[in-house]
Amino acid sequence: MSDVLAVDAVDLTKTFGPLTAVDHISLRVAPGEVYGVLGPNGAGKTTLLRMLFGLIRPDGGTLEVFGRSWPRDGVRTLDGVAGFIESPRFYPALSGRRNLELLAGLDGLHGAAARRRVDEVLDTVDLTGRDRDKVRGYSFGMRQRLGVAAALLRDPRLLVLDEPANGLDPAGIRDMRALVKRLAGSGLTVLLSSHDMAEVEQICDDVTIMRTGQVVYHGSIAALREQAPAQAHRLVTSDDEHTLAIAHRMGLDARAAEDGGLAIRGREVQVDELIAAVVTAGIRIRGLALGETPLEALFFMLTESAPNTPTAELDEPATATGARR
Ligand SMILES: Nc1ncnc2c1ncn2[C@@H]1O[C@H](COP(=O)(O)OP(=O)(O)OP(=O)(O)O)[C@@H](O)[C@H]1O
Repeated sequence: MSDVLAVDAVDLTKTFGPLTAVDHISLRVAPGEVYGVLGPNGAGKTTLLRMLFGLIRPDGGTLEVFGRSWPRDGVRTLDGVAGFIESPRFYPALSGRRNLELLAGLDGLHGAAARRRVDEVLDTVDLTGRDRDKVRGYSFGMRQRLGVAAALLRDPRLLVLDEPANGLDPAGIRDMRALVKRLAGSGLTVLLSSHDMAEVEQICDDVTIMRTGQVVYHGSIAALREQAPAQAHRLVTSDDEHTLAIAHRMGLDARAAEDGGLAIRGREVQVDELIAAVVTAGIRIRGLALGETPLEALFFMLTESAPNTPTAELDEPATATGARR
């Protein structure tokens, strides 16, 4: 495996008039890695990927893809790179298979060789049974998977996916995540953007979390997990006031929730102890549910706090490159 980084962006900056959409972003994706760029709407994820694909030019910084850069190497920068920005587009009146054959033809693959490759990628994305149907009749999830198939036709070393599960129904999300995991498991380098912490947590090794163009976290998911607060719980009892007092006596992070009941953060064992104490005190449990996951809570803390608050101390640029495959 080559030592050259799949993506090496240093101080990448893009402005649109007075708006700095990408503000001195540095990120390094090692070969074999599954890297997430995570952030809420408007964070600058798509702008970053657009620069990678050469669709827009940075105003500052440098960007290398497998050691190549747009100013020096032009379109060859995309050798070994495939993927899509926002949603992939196809001829709706043609079948999924025909669309892929046309794309294969553009890459010089025709006849039996093209059919073989198209069969392979259709199989990879689980569209084999629907390949002769017109794309017009495909669900949004099937179109997204056809987009991945189109990218795979080129046998890329780096697959770039911009919010691949965005807009999909739960089954579509499940299928897309399973597909990305399968591809990642095959050793393909993947760079994907997402606004969903759970998605990135399930799929990625490393993550850059962005907020209004800036990095608020940069490092491994494992390190991020260590910094996350305890699991949130929602507890409703017959006497929340008394329960709150018990929780505080036990040293738990508990408060009255705005929409009723109590919001409690703690490890499972602590919450078990609280429930036992509450029941012993003659209070009845009306409901207990899990709230946002620890990583989701941290993501909201990082991306919703005011700029230049202590979130910056979570930034750890030195740890972002390690390939662990
Ligand atoms: N061509 C453009 N002209 C002007 N402003 C733009 C342009 N492209 C993006 N922006 C602005 O740059 C900021 C970042 O947008 P971008 O699409 O990169 O965010 P994102 O993280 O991908 O969000 P989303 O998930 O909503 O797509 C936004 O404020 C957006 O309005």
